[in-house]
Amino acid sequence: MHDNYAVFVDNVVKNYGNREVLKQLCMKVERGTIYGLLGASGCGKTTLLSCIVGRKNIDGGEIWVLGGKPGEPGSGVPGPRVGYMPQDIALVGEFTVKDAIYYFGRIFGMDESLIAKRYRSLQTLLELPPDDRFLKNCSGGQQRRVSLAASLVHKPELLIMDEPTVGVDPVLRDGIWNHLVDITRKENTSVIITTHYIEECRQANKIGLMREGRLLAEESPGRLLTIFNTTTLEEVFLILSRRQEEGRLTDVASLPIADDQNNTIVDATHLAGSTASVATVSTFEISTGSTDVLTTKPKENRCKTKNSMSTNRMKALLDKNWKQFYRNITGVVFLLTFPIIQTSIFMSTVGGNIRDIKLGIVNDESMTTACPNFSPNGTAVPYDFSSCHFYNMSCRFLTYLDHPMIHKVPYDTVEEATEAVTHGHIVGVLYMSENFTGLAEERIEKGKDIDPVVLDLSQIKVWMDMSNRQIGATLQVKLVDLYINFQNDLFNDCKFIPGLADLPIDIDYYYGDQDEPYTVFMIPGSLITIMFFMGAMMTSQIIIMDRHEGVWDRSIVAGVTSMEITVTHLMLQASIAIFQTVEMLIVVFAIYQQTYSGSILLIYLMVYLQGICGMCYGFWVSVISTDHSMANIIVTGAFLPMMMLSGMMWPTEGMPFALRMVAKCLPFTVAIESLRNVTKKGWSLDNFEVYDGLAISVLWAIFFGSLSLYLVKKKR
Ligand SMILES: Nc1ncnc2c1ncn2[C@@H]1O[C@H](COP(=O)(O)OP(=O)(O)OP(=O)(O)O)[C@@H](O)[C@H]1O
Repeated sequence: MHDNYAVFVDNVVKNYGNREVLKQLCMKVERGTIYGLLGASGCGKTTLLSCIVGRKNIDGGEIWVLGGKPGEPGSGVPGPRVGYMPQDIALVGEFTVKDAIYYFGRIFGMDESLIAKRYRSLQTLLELPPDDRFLKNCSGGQQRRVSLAASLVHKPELLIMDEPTVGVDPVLRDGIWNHLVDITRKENTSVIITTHYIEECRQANKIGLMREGRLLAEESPGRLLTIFNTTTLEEVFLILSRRQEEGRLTDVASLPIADDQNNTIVDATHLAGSTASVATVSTFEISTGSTDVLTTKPKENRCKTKNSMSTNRMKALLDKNWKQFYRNITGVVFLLTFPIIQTSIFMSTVGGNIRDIKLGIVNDESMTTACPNFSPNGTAVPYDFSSCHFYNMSCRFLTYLDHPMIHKVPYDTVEEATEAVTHGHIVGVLYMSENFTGLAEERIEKGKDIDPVVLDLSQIKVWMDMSNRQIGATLQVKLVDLYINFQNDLFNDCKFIPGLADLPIDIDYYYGDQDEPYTVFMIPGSLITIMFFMGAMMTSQIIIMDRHEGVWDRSIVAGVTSMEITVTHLMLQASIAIFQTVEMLIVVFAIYQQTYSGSILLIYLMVYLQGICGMCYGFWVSVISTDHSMANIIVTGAFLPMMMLSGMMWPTEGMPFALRMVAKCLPFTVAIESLRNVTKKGWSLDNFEVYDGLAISVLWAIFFGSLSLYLVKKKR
C-alpha cells in the first residue's frame, strides 16, 4: 500500500525533550502531485520534513518514502531519488553559483555534460545570478533560487521544499509554480512544498493545513473552498483553527473525503474569483488520481545510491572542502602561519637564559662592590707546599659575579639591602664580612680543626627572595657554579692539587648536559601539544560550520554518507597538517638550531600523528557541541589539564601514583616521552618506548574517530 504514495506518514509522533511537536500526524502524498503544507511558524512543518528526509528520528508511528522507510534499503532517502531544499540556504558561501549546482550534480552521480545541460535550463528558469558570483555575495533571494536549483538539478522523483518562494519576485514565483506543475505532469514528480503564502497553494493538488503538530485537514484546495463555502484558503484555515480551539476537530474527520477516482481538480482559482494562474490550474489534471499511477513502481534509479563510499561523491566533497579552504584567505593565512608563530613564540620565550637579575651586594671588607683598580693577580700567593696567603678575596670573588645573569647592586648595609628585597627592587642579598679574606684563609688553613664561629663568619651569606622560584633557583645554582669556579682558580693560583675545590661527586652525562636549557626538555611537549590542539581546533570549527550552514545535512539527504564527509574533511586537514608539521620542525631545528639525535622522519611522523589524533578529537568535540562557542570552551578547557597531565612542564614522576596512571593513558603523555626519547636519545622504532608513543596516537585517533561516527549516526 505504501508503494502507492510518494510519502505516507502514519500517526507520527516527534518529541524535542518533553515537548511533543508532531502529535500522531498522518499525511498522504500521492505520486505525481503537488502537496502544499501550510501552517503558522513553529507548528512543526520543518520538523515533519526533516523526519521525512530521514534527518530526524521519530518517536512513534511510521514514515514511508517512495515505498520504503527513510534510511532503510528500498526507500528514496537518503539518495538522489529525492531533491531536498531545506529552509536554510544550506550551501557553501565560498561556492560560486555554478559550483553549487555542480557539487550536487556530482553527488547525485550525474555526468558533467548532463549537469551542464540542466544548469543552463535552471539558469533560465530561476533567473540565477552569474556563474562566477560567490554565494556569499548573493542576496538572500538569489541564494534561495540557487538552493532551489540545486534540489532540482537531478530531476528527482520526489521534491521536498521548505519555503522555496520566500523573498522571490511574484512573477518568478509564478514561474516556479508553473515549473512544478509541469514536472508533476510530464515527469510524474511528486512535490511537497511548505509556504507562508497560503494562497499560492491553490495550485497544489492537495494541501495539508497544519496547526500545533497536527493536520487539521488534508484536501484539495478547491474542495476545501467548496466545503467551507469561502473564497480564500486563509478563511478555511481560520475556521478549522477555531474548531480545533473549541475541541470540535472531530468535525474535520467527517468532511467529505476526496474521491481518489476523481481525476479532475476543482478549479480553485475560479472558485476564489481570482484570475491569477488560472490557465495552469484549470487545465491541470491530477495524474495521481488514476490507479495505474498510484500503483506505478518507483522509477528506476537514474543515479546510483550505494551506501558504501563512492569515488564521485568523495571527489565532489574534496572539491568542496578545498574551495572552502583556499577561498577563505584569512583562514589560509591563519592555518599556515599559526604553527610558525606558536612555535617561534615558544622557542623565544621558554627556557631562555635569564639575564640581569638584580642582586644586592654588601661587602664589608672593601666597603665597595666596585673594588676600584682591582686586579686578581697576586691575591693568592703560595708560600709552601700546603699554605697560601690571600689578599682581598671579596673583590676577587665579586669579579666572578660579572656574569650576564647577574646585575650587582651595591648597598652599604644588610638592612638597606633587605629593605630593597622587601620592596622587590632586588631578588637577593649577598654579604661578605669585614675580615672575609682572613677568615677564608683560616678556613683553608685549619681544615677540620677550624672554630665553628670562624667557619660561620667565613661563609658568603646570601638571602634570597624565592617568591619567583624560577629566578631564585636559577640564581642560586649560578652562584654555586661561580663559587666553584672562583675556588678552582684560587686553588690553582695556590698550586694546590687540581680538582681539590670540586664537589666530591663526579657526574657525567649520557644524554644532554648540565647547561642544557629548559627549552630542550619542553620541545617535544610543545611540538605535540601545538599540533594536537591546532588539529582539534581546525576540525571542530570547520565541521561545526558545515553543520550550521546545513551543508552536512543536505549532503546526507542527497546520499553522501557521514563517513564520506568525515574522511574527506580529514583528508584535506591531514594534507594541511603535513605543511604545518614541516613548518614547526623548520622553526625548531633549522631556525632555532636545536639539535636532535634520532631520525628526523620519525620525529616528523610522531608530531604529525598527534595532529591527526587532534583532528579526530576535534571531530568528536564538533559532534557533542551545539555551536562554535561550546566547541571552543571544550577544546580550550581541555587544553590546560591535558598539558599539565602530559608531563611536558613537570615530570609525571611528581604526580600521585593514580594520577600518573591516568596521565599515561591520555593522548599525549606517552607520545611526548617517546618523542623525547627520539630527539634526545636517538632511539628508533626498535625501542618499545618509541613504538608506544606512535601506537597511543593511532589508538586515540581511531577511538575518537569511531566514537564520533557512531554519535553522528545516532544523533538525529
Ligand atoms: N532541535 C530542536 N530542539 C528543540 N526544539 C525544536 C528543535 N527544532 C525545532 N524545535 C521547536 O519545535 C517547534 C516546531 O519547529 P519547526 O521548525 O518544525 O516549525 P516550523 O513550522 O517549520 O516553523 P517555521 O515556519 O518558522 O520554520 C518549534 O516550537 C521549535 O521551537
